[in-house]
Amino acid sequence: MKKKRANDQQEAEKALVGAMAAEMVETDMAIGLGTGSTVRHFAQALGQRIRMGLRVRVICTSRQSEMLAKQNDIPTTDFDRARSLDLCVDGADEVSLNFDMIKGGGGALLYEKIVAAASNRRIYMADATKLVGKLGEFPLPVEICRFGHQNVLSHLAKLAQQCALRQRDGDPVITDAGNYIADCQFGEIDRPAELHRQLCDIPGVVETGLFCGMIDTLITIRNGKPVVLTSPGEVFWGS
Ligand SMILES: O=C[C@H](O)[C@H](O)[C@H](O)COP(=O)(O)O
Repeated sequence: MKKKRANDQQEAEKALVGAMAAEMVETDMAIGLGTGSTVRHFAQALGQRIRMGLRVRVICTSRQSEMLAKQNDIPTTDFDRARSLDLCVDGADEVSLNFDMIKGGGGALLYEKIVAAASNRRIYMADATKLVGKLGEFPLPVEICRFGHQNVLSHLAKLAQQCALRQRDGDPVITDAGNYIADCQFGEIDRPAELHRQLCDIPGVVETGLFCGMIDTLITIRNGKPVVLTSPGEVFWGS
């Protein structure tokens, strides 16, 4: 019962931050559409605005985000045709006090990072459960090449406390880019940018779920209401 209440509250918070992010979209923007359950709320709210006349086009970061666009009548465009994007809107698995993030719980981290890097402004949405002092409780997703993956896993295992190939129904999960995901526990991550570089130095590591210095705007929840934060200085996790 308690768990259901907590889940309901989290879902309600996702809806609040998603609706607020949709209000920040301006007409004629090219937008990177992230992936995940928070983005689902954003897509629903954006779809409503589109039906009322807002003109936008989105670049999707996963098959799931393509589906969300379709379900909500959001026009999509080809990434290579759009080149630079006005805005990127996405969720997060963890956001630290200094605005670093872990992403990739849904396996979309590679395309999400490419799209975020091509965007002039990045909005991330995080319900209160995602806010942490330091990153590291959520296992860090690392996208790795399928070729030689056992070898890559053994390199990762030397750095991580625990490391496991992500599986579904007994088979390795394959990302939209055709790679595998290793979920790695590092304990509290003191220097995420440094860890990211260390991991990327392993041949076969394609990308990590550490998103450092990428938040321009964070929409989160304070005292039950959505708030818009634009720098780590404004952050006070807690009510
Ligand atoms: O690969 C998935 C993405 O990084 C998501 O943005 C992240 O996992 C957050 O998802 P949700 O909004 O479902 O918690």
